[in-house]
Amino acid sequence: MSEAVRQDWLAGKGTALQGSLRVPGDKSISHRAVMLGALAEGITQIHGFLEGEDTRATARIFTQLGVRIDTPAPTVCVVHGVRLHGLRGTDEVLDCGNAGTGMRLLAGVLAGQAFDSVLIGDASLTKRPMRRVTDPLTAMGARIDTGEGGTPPLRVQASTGLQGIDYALPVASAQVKSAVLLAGLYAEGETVVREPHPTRDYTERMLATFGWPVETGPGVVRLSGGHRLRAARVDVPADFSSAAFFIVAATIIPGSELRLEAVGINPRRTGLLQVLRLMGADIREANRRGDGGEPVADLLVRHAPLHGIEVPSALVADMIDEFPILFVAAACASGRTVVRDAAELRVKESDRIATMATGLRTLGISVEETPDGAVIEGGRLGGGSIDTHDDHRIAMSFAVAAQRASGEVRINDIATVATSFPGFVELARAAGMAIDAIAGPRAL
Ligand SMILES: O=C(O)C1=C[C@@H](OP(=O)(O)O)[C@@H](O)[C@H](O)C1
Ligand SMILES: C=C(OP(=O)(O)O)C(=O)O
Repeated sequence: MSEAVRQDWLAGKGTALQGSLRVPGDKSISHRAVMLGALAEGITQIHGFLEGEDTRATARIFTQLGVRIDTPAPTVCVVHGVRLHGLRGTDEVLDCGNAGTGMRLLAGVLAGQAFDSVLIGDASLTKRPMRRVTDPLTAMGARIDTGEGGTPPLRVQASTGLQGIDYALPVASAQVKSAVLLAGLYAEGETVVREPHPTRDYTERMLATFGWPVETGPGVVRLSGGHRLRAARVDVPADFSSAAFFIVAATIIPGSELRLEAVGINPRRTGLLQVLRLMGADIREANRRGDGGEPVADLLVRHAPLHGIEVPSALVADMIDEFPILFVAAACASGRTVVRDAAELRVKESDRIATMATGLRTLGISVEETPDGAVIEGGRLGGGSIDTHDDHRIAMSFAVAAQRASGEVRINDIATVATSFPGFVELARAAGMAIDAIAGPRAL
C-alpha cells in the first residue's frame, strides 16, 4: 500500500457574502458545443467554455477521434469540424472521466460511426446505469455491449446502419433524449423522442443553431437523418447549477447580498429558484437578456429566513442537480421540507439522497430517507466529518452548510469538484466563505 495525497476541505463560519461574481460556463452546453462543433462543417468558436474535467474529457475524446481543438485563450475553444462522417477511429479507450453526460451523449454519436470504440469512466461513472441509452440505441440498430449489470465500459461496434425510432423515454432524462437524437443524425428516416416530463432542451436548441431541422412540440422532439451541421459561435452562459451553491449560501448567511453575473436561466434548469422563493428567499433577476440563444440574467440574492415546504414534484426535473444544495437550504429552514418523486438522485455521481441524509445527520439534522426523496427537519448545524463519495455537488453543498455550522466541518475527498466547478474555493473565499484546502491521507 502506498500513500497518495488526498484533498480535503476544512470549512466553518465565514462572513456575510458580498460583491459580484461570475461562476464558470455551463457544463451541459459546453459538452454539446464540442460535440456538435466536431460534427459540423467549418470552425466552431465556443466562448465561456467550462474548463472542467468533465468537459475537457469530452474535448480530449474528440481529439482522439481526429478533431483539431485549439484553446487560444482561457475558456475559448475552437473546434475544427470534420463533418458528420469525418471522425476517425482509434485503438485507444475513450475516457469520459466522471461525466455521465459525456458518456451517454457520446454513446449516441459513436453508435453511428463506421468504427469500433470503447468508452470508459472513473469509479463513480463505472457504477452508473447505461442501459437507459443502450436500449434505445440498440432498437435503432446499434450494437453496444455494457459491463456487468448494464454499467460502463461501453463497447460500441462499427455501425451497419441505424434506423429512426419513435421512443417514449421511461425516465425524464435529457441525457437519454440527447443520445437518441444524436444517433438520429445518422439514422435513416425520422427519430422521435417523447418525454414523460420536459427536460433541458440544449441538444435540440443547439442542433437548430447548427442548422439541423428539428421539430419540437409539447413533450416531443422530432428530427430526420440526411442533413448537415454548420459551424456556429456558441456563447456559454454561467452554469446555473454552479451558481446554485452561491444562491443558497447568500440566502442562508445573515447579512449577505450577492450578485451572480450572466447566469443561464433556461426554465428547464431553474426549478431551484422557484422552490427557494416558495421557501421565502429574496432572489431578483436583473439585466435579463439572451446570449447566444439562451436566456441569461444577473441574479441578486439577499439573506432571507427560509421555511420548509413540500417541493412540487413538477419541478423535480428542472432542478435535478440542485437537490444536494436544496437539502442544505432545507436544513437551515424552519420546519419540515419534503422531497418526493426524485428517485433519479440515487443514480447520480453518488446516491445523492443517501449521501446528503448521512452527511446532514452527522451535522445534527434530522433527515428521514424515503425511496424517492427525504423529509428534512430544519435545525441547528454542528460540526463533523463528511464523506463526499467522490461527488462534486456533495462536497460543495457541505462547504456551504459549514457556513452555518457551530463547529468545523471536514469534507473528505473533494478532488471531483474540478469536474464541474474549477476555482470554487477561490470564488467562495473571495465572496466571504471560510474554506481551507488541506491534505488528507489516502491508502492506495
Ligand atoms: O443532459 C445533461 O447535460 C444533463 C442531464 C441531467 O442528467 P439526466 O439526463 O440523467 O437526468 C443532469 O443530471 C446532468 O448533470 C446533465
Ligand atoms: C449528474 C451530473 O452530471 P453527469 O450526469 O454528467 O455526471 C451533475 O453534474 O450533477
